[in-house]
Amino acid sequence: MGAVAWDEPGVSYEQGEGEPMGPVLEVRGVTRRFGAVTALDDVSLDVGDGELVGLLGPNGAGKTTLLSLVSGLRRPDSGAVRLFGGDPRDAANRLALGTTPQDTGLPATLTVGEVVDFVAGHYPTPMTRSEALARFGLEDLVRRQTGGLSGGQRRRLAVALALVGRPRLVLLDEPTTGLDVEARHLLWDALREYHADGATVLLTSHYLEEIEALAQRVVVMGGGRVLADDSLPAVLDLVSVRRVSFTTPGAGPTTPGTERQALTALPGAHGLHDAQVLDDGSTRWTMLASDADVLVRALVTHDVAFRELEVRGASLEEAFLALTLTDPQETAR
Ligand SMILES: Nc1ncnc2c1ncn2[C@@H]1O[C@H](COP(=O)(O)OP(=O)(O)OP(=O)(O)O)[C@@H](O)[C@H]1O
Repeated sequence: MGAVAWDEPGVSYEQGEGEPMGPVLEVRGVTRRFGAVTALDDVSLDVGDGELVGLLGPNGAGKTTLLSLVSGLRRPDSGAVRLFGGDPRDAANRLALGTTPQDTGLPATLTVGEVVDFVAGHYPTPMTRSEALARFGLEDLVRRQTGGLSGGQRRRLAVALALVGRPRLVLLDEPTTGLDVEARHLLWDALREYHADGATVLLTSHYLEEIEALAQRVVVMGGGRVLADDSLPAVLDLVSVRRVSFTTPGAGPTTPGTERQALTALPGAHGLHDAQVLDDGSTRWTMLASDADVLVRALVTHDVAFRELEVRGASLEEAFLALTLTDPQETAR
């Protein structure tokens, strides 16, 4: 347990006697490796009481690893994690924590009602069985064995089980992946309601739509690092990049290197996503634009001999890439 060394150099944590409790969750300079893979790379993040935070990022960004450290399943290689001011690896500090991992194993022969009662029995002031079931629209399934539930019903039950003990902090790893629209909305409503009761919620998602529907603050992760941590509107603005593609003749007065530099320096350009030399020697460019209108006007005023112009909204993956683009020349494939 000694690996979580809060007092290590550079990590300060001050809380005097009688002062109000600090953040519900504190992550300071955390690095976690799996062999050669650095799943988390110097991640810092505080979550305050009553916040609803969305952790957004593509596959492999490190979201699940972060949650596993917060819930005490793993320890960081360096840095420190504090849950309610203590070490998450001590069970006593996890009493007020509710989690739903991506896959939840449920005992197939127990009924929904029995599983709810069983989990509720571990907490001092749990919800009643009927409250837990009603919040998630599971009342009609109270006598159904969990082995006979559909995927969506299992997911709803898993989230109900995370909340039945009335945790102060709830960690949800992709709570609605694989659910249909109706089931997804039902879960969102239940989570909003639980948050409105005063709980703190940290959820991961690949879906911007889900984060938009629920989160007030958004932490964007990529490659094990925090790329952005801001209010929902600010992050939506950041990821609203557009994709602008066009073809230029290969033979020209500039070498490909300088052409690339000139393009990425144009107003409205955010960075270069792709540049492919086609069979006829021309080049197909795909740029990420912070303002596509400005970029297209700049292409014209700078006499770029482009054809086959295409402008479209960037995917979330491309938006994440835009956040990581510091030197477009290096990042372009
Ligand atoms: N137990 C493990 N052993 C080896 N590598 C791991 C392990 N757990 C995670 N990783 C690696 O660490 C990186 C981060 O994985 P993590 O599951 O935290 O990402 P994620 O953001 O949750 O992705 P997803 O959205 O796909 O769940 C990935 O490269 C993953 O392959």
